[in-house]
Amino acid sequence: MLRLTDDNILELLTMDNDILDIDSKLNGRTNFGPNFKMIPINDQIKELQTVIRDRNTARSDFVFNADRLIRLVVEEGLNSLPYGEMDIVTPTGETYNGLKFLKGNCGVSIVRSGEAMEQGLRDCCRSIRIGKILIQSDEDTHEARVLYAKFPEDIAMRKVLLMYPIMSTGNTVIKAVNVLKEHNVKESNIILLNLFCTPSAVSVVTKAFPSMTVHTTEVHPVAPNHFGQKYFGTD
Ligand SMILES: O=P(O)(O)OC[C@H]1O[C@H](OP(=O)(O)OP(=O)(O)O)[C@H](O)[C@@H]1O
Repeated sequence: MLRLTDDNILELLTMDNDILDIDSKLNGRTNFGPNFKMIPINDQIKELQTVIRDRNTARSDFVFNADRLIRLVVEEGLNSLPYGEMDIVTPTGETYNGLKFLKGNCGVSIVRSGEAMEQGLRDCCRSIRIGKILIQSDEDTHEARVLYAKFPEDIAMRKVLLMYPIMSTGNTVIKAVNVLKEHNVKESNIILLNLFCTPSAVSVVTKAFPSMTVHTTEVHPVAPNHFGQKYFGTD
């Protein structure tokens, strides 16, 4: 059986972008820990990623394709939330042993790119509460500092779907998770919904917060850092 170690996966990811194919054959398992989950890659997802990365993509196409990719990662993220057993009766009078989505969740978007993911979450969870964190990164040093944070007051009791599409250094997400932990959110109750991350960012983030669940669609040495600019039309 092929085994990837922390040391060689970074080397492989840097050497060969086709690692994603290896990763999908491993069903998303990597040594970024058991809570790191890559959505299974297929051709339609690769096409969405290609359109989003293409510098010639028009803004309307970018938003359309980004929204589709966001929806897919949101749907995956909902699998990390708790469900309870629920028996229902069908129109023919039979009992069906089903599942019920349990309450006690919320979303938190990191402004600004994370806000692009809010609608995808609302499309699946109509009345979910969504908090916000605004973090400013220094353009030269990449150091991140918190400018604003507003959460549901009982956030410490909730599972939190933290939304941010790009991890380049990982600094923004690390700062945001630390703010959630300062508000007494348990690390194991945080589920990060991410679209694109670099190997170094995911390595740093999963080492810093091993109990946090991370969902992403791609680990690649180059992050599409134009995401926020293009999605919101400020490029
Ligand atoms: O992992 P990090 O190194 O912290 O970087 C995460 C993202 O933040 C930056 O974007 P920007 O400052 O434009 O944020 P925005 O897209 O949310 O507006 C950077 O270009 C990345 O896209």
